[in-house]
Amino acid sequence: MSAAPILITGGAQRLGRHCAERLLHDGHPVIISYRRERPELDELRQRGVVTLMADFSSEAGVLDFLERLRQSTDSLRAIVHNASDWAPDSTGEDAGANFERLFRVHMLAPYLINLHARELLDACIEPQRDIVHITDFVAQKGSRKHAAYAATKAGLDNLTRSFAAMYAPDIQVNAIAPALIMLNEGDDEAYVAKAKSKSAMQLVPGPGVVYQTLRYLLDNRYITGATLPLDGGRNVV
Ligand SMILES: NC(=O)C1=CN([C@@H]2O[C@H](COP(=O)(O)OP(=O)(O)OC[C@H]3O[C@@H](n4cnc5c(N)ncnc54)[C@H](OP(=O)(O)O)[C@@H]3O)[C@@H](O)[C@H]2O)C=CC1
Ligand SMILES: Nc1nc2c(c(=O)[nH]1)N=C([C@H](O)[C@@H](O)CO)CN2
Repeated sequence: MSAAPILITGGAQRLGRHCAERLLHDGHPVIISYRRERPELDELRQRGVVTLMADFSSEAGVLDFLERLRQSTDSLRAIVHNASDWAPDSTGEDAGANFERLFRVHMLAPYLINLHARELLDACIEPQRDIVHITDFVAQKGSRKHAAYAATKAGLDNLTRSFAAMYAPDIQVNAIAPALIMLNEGDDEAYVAKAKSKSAMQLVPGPGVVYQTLRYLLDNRYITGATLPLDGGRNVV
């Protein structure tokens, strides 16, 4: 019997794609969700990745994704909630809509997927089943310019504890709280220097450190309800 797939939401690019490719290399079947179709998805499809469109900005979008997920697999080894919108706060009329959208992507979607996809995790016959929430260092610290993002990531971090209690001992539920991992287009030298100076390690590590942390969780039978910091020592600067 083939191994149960691992679902990574938002796996079309950057950290999620890196983890999808590393999981493939480690022999796991992979399902990713994506929001925007693009040519880069074809390579993943050619490597056997199941790609499911999903827009988590509405409950209907989450439920529609879940229906297609259930049609694409009868079990799951793990779910990695990676999809995220790093939107800055809005001071205009759309401030409320912005907050609600980030709430749906960062909290409602993981909540509903965890509830409705539990049966897929329970159907996995492998010895371990995992849910991993990708949060953010700012969930504990807050953010002047990304308050809605930080607050909804804090909510996702709290859901880690609730689902860990609800799903133990059959399913382990943990979080990874990164700080700067990789840059975005347009980040200039001044931004990079300032961002590096915020952590003791003073570097931009790249997505490999996220996969190392995810691998650690997937291979450890005795961790649940934990949030693993991955922030280069932001707390000691
Ligand atoms: N990059 C970094 O340095 C850091 C990242 N993190 C966290 O790590 C994770 C990965 O980061 P990164 O790779 O930079 O993330 P991205 O900003 O690249 O976003 C990941 C994916 O989320 C998807 N997404 C965004 N909004 C929605 C939505 N409404 N519905 C469905 N999917 C959506 C996008 O899909 P599409 O492209 O198809 O539209 C995108 O590919 C995130 O949770 C992020 O918050 C935390 C700290 C630092
Ligand atoms: N969904 C995303 N979340 C975050 C991103 C990103 O690109 N997409 N980037 C960051 C920054 O790297 C920040 O950590 C720099 O201080 C945070 N979250």
